[in-house]
This record gives sequence, structure tokens and C-alpha cells, in this order.
Amino acid sequence: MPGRFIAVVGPSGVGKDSVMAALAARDPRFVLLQRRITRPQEAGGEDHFAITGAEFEQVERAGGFALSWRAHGLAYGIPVAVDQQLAQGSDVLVNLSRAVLMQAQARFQRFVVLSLTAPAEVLARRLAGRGRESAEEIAARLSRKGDALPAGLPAIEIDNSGPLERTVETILARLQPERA
Ligand SMILES: Nc1ncnc2c1ncn2[C@@H]1O[C@H](COP(=O)(O)OP(=O)(O)O)[C@@H](O)[C@H]1O
Ligand SMILES: O=P(O)(O)OC[C@H]1O[C@H](OP(=O)(O)OP(=O)(O)O)[C@H](O)[C@@H]1O
Repeated sequence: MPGRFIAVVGPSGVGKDSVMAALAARDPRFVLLQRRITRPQEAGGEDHFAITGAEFEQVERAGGFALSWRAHGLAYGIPVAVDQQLAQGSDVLVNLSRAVLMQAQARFQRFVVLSLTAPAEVLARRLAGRGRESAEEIAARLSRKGDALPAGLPAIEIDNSGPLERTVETILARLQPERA
């Protein structure tokens, strides 16, 4: 049985990368997908694979991405190698744009959406604390109206305004039944 493609979505600062890293650290059946992003490696935050805009377009044209999208002035790609990780039975955690969820649902056999939420003031505090973006970029992220989840798409909604450990426990409990 292939593993599950677990799309982790939610507004900037909600804790997608932190929650994914904590899940992977907690249970080796979860693996993290390393995204291709046109963001410098030294920017900090998630462990992405930095790629230039020209390289990105080349890979995209050649069909090297299972999914790709643009946001925050950057381009993001999920390499087709994700299929091998899934075929090995791993549950793969992927930080995804809400804009590509329908495409992802059509592309992957076993597909789960984890939708993280937190109040606006928590997002603002966390983005400032993360320190990866300038004050101007943070303001743009906070005012960006991300897409709502597509109507009818099943999603597991998880509040991440409390401690990370509590979020991880809640997610494990919600995902466990399907793993048996
Ligand atoms: N449950 C939590 N409690 C406290 N701080 C958190 C929690 N989740 C994430 N953070 C912090 O909030 C900031 C944004 O988290 P991050 O994982 O980068 O969010 P996202 O990937 O959704 O933008 C980081 O500095 C992170 O350490
Ligand atoms: O369409 P949306 O659902 O709003 O998502 C837009 C983008 O925001 C996040 O990027 P990134 O991880 O670079 O930013 P973040 O950590 O600030 O959320 C997410 O992974 C998408 O690439």
C-alpha cells in the first residue's frame, strides 16, 4: 500500500513547517518533502532546495514537478520524486498552497488535507518572531487573502494556537485510525 500524501495548509505564520518537523521527529513513518523554491538557501526556516527562476521554469517545462505554483513573489515545486517516497509506503508531509489542493487530490491516490488555524494576532506575533521576512513582507503576508479550502474537499482542521506538542498529539490521534 502506498503512503499518504499529507498536504499541510494554512495562513502564513500558522505553524505549517513547525508542525511538520515535529511530526517527523516524533514518528519515523512521516517523511518531510524538500520543496524546490526560488528563495535563497540562507533565508532560514524550512529546509528547502533553493533554485533560480530560470532553473525552476526549465524543470517545470520538462515535467519535473508533480505540482508547482507561485505565491509571495516566489515559485514553489514538488518534485516528481515524491512518487517514489509514497511507493515506499512513507506518509509524506508537504507544505502546500491551498490553490493547488484540487490538483493534488486528483494526482495522488491516498490524499489527506491538514488545515491549520490560529487567530490573526497569533499569526502576526509568530511571523515577527520567525524573523525570516522584513516588516514589509510580513505585512504583505498578513494581508494576503489566501484561498479558502475548496468546497467539498475533506480536510482535517486543527487549531495550532496552543503549544506545538498539543497540536502534534491531536494530529496523531486524527491520523492514526487510517494508518491501521
Ligand atoms: N504551536 C506553536 N506555538 C508557538 N510557536 C509556534 C507554534 N507553531 C509555530 N510556532 C512559531 O511560529 C513561527 C511560524 O511558524 P512556521 O512553522 O514557520 O509557520 P508557517 O510555515 O505556517 O508559516 C515560527 O517562529 C515557529 O517557531
Ligand atoms: O495559497 P496559500 O495557501 O496562501 O499558500 C501560499 C504559499 O504560502 C506558503 O509558503 P511559505 O511556506 O513560503 O510561506 P509561510 O511559511 O509564510 O506560510 C505555502 O506553502 C504556499 O507556498
